[in-house]
Amino acid sequence: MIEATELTKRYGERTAVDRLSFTVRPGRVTGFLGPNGAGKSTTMRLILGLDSASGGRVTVGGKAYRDLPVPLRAVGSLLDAKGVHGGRSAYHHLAGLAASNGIPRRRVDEVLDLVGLPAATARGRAKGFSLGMGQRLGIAAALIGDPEVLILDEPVNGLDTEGIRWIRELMKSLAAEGRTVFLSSHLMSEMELTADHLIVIGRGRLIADTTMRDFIETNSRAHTLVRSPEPDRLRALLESTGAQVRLDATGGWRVDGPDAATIGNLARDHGLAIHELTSMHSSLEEVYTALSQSSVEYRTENQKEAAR
Ligand SMILES: Nc1ncnc2c1ncn2[C@@H]1O[C@H](COP(=O)(O)OP(=O)(O)OP(=O)(O)O)[C@@H](O)[C@H]1O
Repeated sequence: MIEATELTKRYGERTAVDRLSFTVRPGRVTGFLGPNGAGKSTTMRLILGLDSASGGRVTVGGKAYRDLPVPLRAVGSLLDAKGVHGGRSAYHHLAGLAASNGIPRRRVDEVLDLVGLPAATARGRAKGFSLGMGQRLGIAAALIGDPEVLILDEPVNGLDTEGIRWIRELMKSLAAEGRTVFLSSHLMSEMELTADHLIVIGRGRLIADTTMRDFIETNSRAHTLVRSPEPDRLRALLESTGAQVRLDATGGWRVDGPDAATIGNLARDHGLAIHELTSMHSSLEEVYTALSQSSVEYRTENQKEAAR
């Protein structure tokens, strides 16, 4: 469990993290979202004791990071996949981490196996690693102490489809084992598939702390996907009722306004065949983009207001 209470970080005049309070619970994957510069990396660094807070506190398993007896056994992290010395082999990098944290060397083979890095590759210099291999090595390092808590900043950055799917399944299985998994990503479609819970911040402040489902349902505009063999007639009919009709990415009509039952009844009353009628929610990406835009517009308005 990670608990932040009124956590604040100022860099000179700039407040990167602003009285942020949240709890990241075990047994589920928690996604950390926010636009560029919102304070995600700073928050993660504060959790990991890499930076000191200007105010408030944050604990991992009830303790400040610096008070953890063997930090790697409590919390594993991946902040920068290129943080490995290129001249060392993956194996030696991991063996060094294990030795300095009192972790038996056999754990190195276990984590290499877990992340799918073959022994021969692991003995080679990390400098020759592809981005995907570097990412796997970073995750192996995060897992070496078999920690209860995992913190990963953009773990899928630059990975191919197979690598992304692998990370998704790994995160889910670690959470299913009862661990606390906290990760940031700019890839919304991936976040929607991976995370059960979301913490959303903007300009260092908490915007939402809720389940994925609730975040999407609360902020999405419900709409209906409808398909007919007579698409133009259907469109005209819908528009005559005041509905907003747009072409969906799949070639059907995306209708805002009337619900599925109303559309179905309308089509029946006009003898129009319907081949699909589906109630839809927005995707995380749509919801998040709309929310970010409205907060940008809100900010711009406020700034104009303040300038007057
Ligand atoms: N060491 C630092 N010194 C001064 N300002 C900093 C420092 N680190 C971060 N900041 C500022 O704090 C704010 C938050 O940055 P942070 O990197 O935490 O955001 P982020 O949400 O991780 O962004 P991104 O999605 O781009 O990685 C930014 O305005 C940034 O410029």
